[in-house]
Formats: sequence, structure tokens, C-alpha cells
Amino acid sequence: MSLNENWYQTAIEKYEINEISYKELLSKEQTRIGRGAFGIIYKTKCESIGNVAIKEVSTTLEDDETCINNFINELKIHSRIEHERIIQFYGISQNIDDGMYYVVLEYANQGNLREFLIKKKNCNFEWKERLQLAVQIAEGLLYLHDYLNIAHRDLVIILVKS
Ligand SMILES: Nc1ncnc2c1ncn2[C@@H]1O[C@H](COP(=O)(O)OP(=O)(O)OP(=O)(O)O)[C@@H](O)[C@H]1O
Repeated sequence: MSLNENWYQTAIEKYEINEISYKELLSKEQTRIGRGAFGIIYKTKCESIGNVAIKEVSTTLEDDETCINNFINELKIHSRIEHERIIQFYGISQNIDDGMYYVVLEYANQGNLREFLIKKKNCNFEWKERLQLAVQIAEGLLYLHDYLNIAHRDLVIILVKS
């Protein structure tokens, strides 16, 4: 099977990327939270996980083999990562009814760093908290660099408050 024929099946069968049944992603509860390079990002609920973020994967991906290879490679790398400072990758999913594909990720309940800093502008943003954030970001990067030998060239900081 060539990658172009069906990247989704290739990712699952050849590269052992986890598949999450779309039935698990309760579509009624989907709310839009952002826009990424490949499409819209929603918050939804997954029956077996709880709150998750799902990223649409544009179907134009099908037309470009380099793009598909890069994308699958990113999925493979992400599926090896398990660290409290890095958003967890859970798998990929397909809505057969409308032909949409999704990447399923841990939901970051505090949004991205830019929005967080804008909110904080008018409130107290203690140096202690700033330092904590910086250290946590560095911990995530250290894990990628030192343990997995990955240089992250497109860092997006999103925040999870537990
Ligand atoms: N897991 C998540 N939890 C909560 N919000 C998220 C999550 N992922 C993305 N977002 C929101 O969507 C915005 C865009 O996401 P992001 O930059 O990751 O998309 P992208 O361009 O597809 O990223 P990349 O191609 O680098 O993986 C973020 O700034 C954030 O507000």
C-alpha cells in the first residue's frame, strides 16, 4: 500500500499508531478551542480517557507524500513520549461518516501561554509562579533533548492546572 492511498491505515498497521474509535469521542460535546496548521482543534470527551483535545487532520494531506511522511513521523515520535510536562498523545481517530481524521491529545485546561499571560497582565503574577513555569518548560525540553534526542523546532506552550 502506498502512503498516498491511505495514510491513516498506514499509520495504524505499519507504524502501530494507536487508533481510538470515533464512537468514543462524544461528538455532541465538542467545543472549538483553536486552529492549528492542519485544521480546527476541539475539546471533547473520550469515554475511556475523559477530556481530550482533538485536532482535525486536513484531507489535503492525502496529496503530498512528503507531508504525509513528516506527519506520520511526528505521530511516531509523539507516541513514544510520556512525560508530565508534555501533552500526552493518545492516538488517531476517523469519523467515517464525514471522512474527517483526528489526532487525540491530552486536553490542556488553561489554554496557551499567550492567553494565560494576557489574563495575568491585570492580576498578580508572582515571580515564584513565573519561575515555576520556566522550570516546567525547561523540564519538558530537557526530557526531549536528553532522553529522546529530539530537538523541538516549533514549541507550543499550553498549560494544564491539576
Ligand atoms: N491539547 C490541547 N489542549 C488545549 N488547547 C490546545 C491543545 N492543542 C492545541 N490547543 C489550542 O489550539 C492552538 C493551536 O494549537 P497548535 O499550535 O498546537 O496547532 P498546530 O499548528 O496544529 O500545531 P503543530 O503543527 O505545531 O502541532 C493552541 O495555541 C491552543 O490554544
